[in-house]
Amino acid sequence: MLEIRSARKVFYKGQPDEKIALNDLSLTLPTGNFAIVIGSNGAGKSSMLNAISGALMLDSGKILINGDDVTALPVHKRASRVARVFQDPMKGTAASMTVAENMLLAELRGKKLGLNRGLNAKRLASYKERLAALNLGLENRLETRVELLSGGQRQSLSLIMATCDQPDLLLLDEHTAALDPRTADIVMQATVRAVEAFNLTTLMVTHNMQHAVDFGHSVVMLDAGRTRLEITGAEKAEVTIPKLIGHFGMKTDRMLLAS
Ligand SMILES: Nc1ncnc2c1ncn2[C@@H]1O[C@H](COP(=O)(O)OP(=O)(O)OP(=O)(O)O)[C@@H](O)[C@H]1O
Repeated sequence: MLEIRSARKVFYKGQPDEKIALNDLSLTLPTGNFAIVIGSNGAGKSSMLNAISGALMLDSGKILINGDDVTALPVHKRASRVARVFQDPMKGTAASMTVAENMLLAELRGKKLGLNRGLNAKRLASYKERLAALNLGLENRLETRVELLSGGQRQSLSLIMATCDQPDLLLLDEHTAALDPRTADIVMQATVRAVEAFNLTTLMVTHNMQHAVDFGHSVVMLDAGRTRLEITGAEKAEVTIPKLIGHFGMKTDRMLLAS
C-alpha cells in the first residue's frame, strides 16, 4: 500500500521562477492496485515518482509504504522496496554486462552478500524461463552484452529485473514511450503479467490515452501538482479516450497524438 499525504515540493522558492511541483498532493494506492497516472506536461507526474523513489526530498508531507514512513529515506534505502522502470532503455540495465549478469545483479539487489552469489546452472535455468515468457528471444542471449540488445529488449529486461524480487511498489515512468508500437505492446503484456503474477502495487505514468483506457484498475489525473481526479471501478472499466479527454479537458498535442 502506498500513501502520499499532503506532499509539497517547491523549486526556486521565493524566486521569480518559483515552480510548485507538488502542491499538497495526496494519494492512496491499496496493495495490488495498478493505477495509471496521466496529466499534462508539468503536472507533477515525474516529481511524484521521484518523491516516492526518494530521488526528490519533500519540503513537507509524508510518504508511507505498507505503513512505514519512508519520507526521509534516500533512494538506496528504498531500493529493495521500490522498483522503477524509466522511459530511457539505457537506464535500467548495466550496458557492458551480459543479460545473465544483469539478472544476477537484480536478484542480489538489496540482499546481504553471502557465499551463494555466482551464476550457476540453477540460476541460469530460472533466468532462461523468465526471459522466455517475454517472447523476444532473450532466453537465447544470456551471454550477450546488454549494449548489443535493441531498445525493446533492453526495456523488457529492465522490467523483468525490476519485478523479479517482488517490490512493494513498481513505478513505471513512461516506460513504453520510446518503443515502436509492436514492442510497446510486448512490454505492456509483460507488465500486466508481472503486475498480476506478483500482485504488485503499481503506478504507471503515461501520455498514451489508449494505455490509460486499456490498462490498470484506476486512472489518476494530476494537475498543477495535485490529484485532480481519480477514476475507479465501473467508471474506469467503461472509460473511453473521448471521455478521458472531455472529462479532464486535456488537449495537449502530445496526448492527442498518442491516442
Ligand atoms: N529539478 C527541477 N528544477 C526546477 N523545476 C522543476 C524540476 N523538476 C520539475 N520541475 C518543475 O516542476 C513542475 C512539475 O514537473 P514534472 O516534471 O514533475 O511534471 P510532469 O508531469 O512529469 O511533466 P512531463 O509530462 O513534461 O514529464 C514543472 O513546472 C517543472 O518545471
